[in-house]
Amino acid sequence: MADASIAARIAAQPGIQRVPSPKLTLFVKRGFLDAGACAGLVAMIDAQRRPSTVSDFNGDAAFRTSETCDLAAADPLVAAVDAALAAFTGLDPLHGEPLQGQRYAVGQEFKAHTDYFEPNGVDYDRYCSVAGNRTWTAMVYLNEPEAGGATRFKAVDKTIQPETGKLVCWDNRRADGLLNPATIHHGMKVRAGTKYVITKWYRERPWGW
Ligand SMILES: O=C(O)CCC(=O)C(=O)O
Ligand SMILES: [Fe+2]
Repeated sequence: MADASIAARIAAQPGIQRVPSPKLTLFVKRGFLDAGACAGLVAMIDAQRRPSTVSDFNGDAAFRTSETCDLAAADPLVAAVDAALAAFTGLDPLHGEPLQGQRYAVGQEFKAHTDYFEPNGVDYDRYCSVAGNRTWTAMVYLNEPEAGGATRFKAVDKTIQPETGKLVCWDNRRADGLLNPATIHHGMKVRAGTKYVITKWYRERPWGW
């Protein structure tokens, strides 16, 4: 089953907005992180980044052109943000993948995709045999690029604009627990400036590696 209690907890948080659609469970909360925390995370991402990767490579080398930073769990700021995400959502922190940062320069994007792993995909066993599939996604924008860089959920015609400290989170499953293709989303091209986000993915079972 999907976590109805998780959705209910998030829905009850002050300042939360739920995107009104029966097709998916998607929330937005402005000001989740303050500007100082965002700036600290941006500095870490700038200092230590690698090309972003994809699973189930589809032949499009330009599918995800951003860079990724594996944020150090032992860092006090990273630990505090991780704890804040778990407290806000009610999700078990032990089920979380390590927090990542993503950086998009001008022209970079992450084309339309879902965050869960395709059970029939070639990479499923490699990524899901221990902890199971992804359940919830939480993402926080760390800044506002000068142009572009919105996140578009095309199945529900919703485009979310980057804003410093704004949290977006959604359940990758439907209410009946099946994977939800309507969660498809596109990290759109940055047109001017640089875009920074953090991403946190939770799994069905405790994260084991
Ligand atoms: O950068 C964005 O707006 C979306 C990022 C994303 O979808 C991801 O990292 O899975
Ligand atoms: Fe995504």
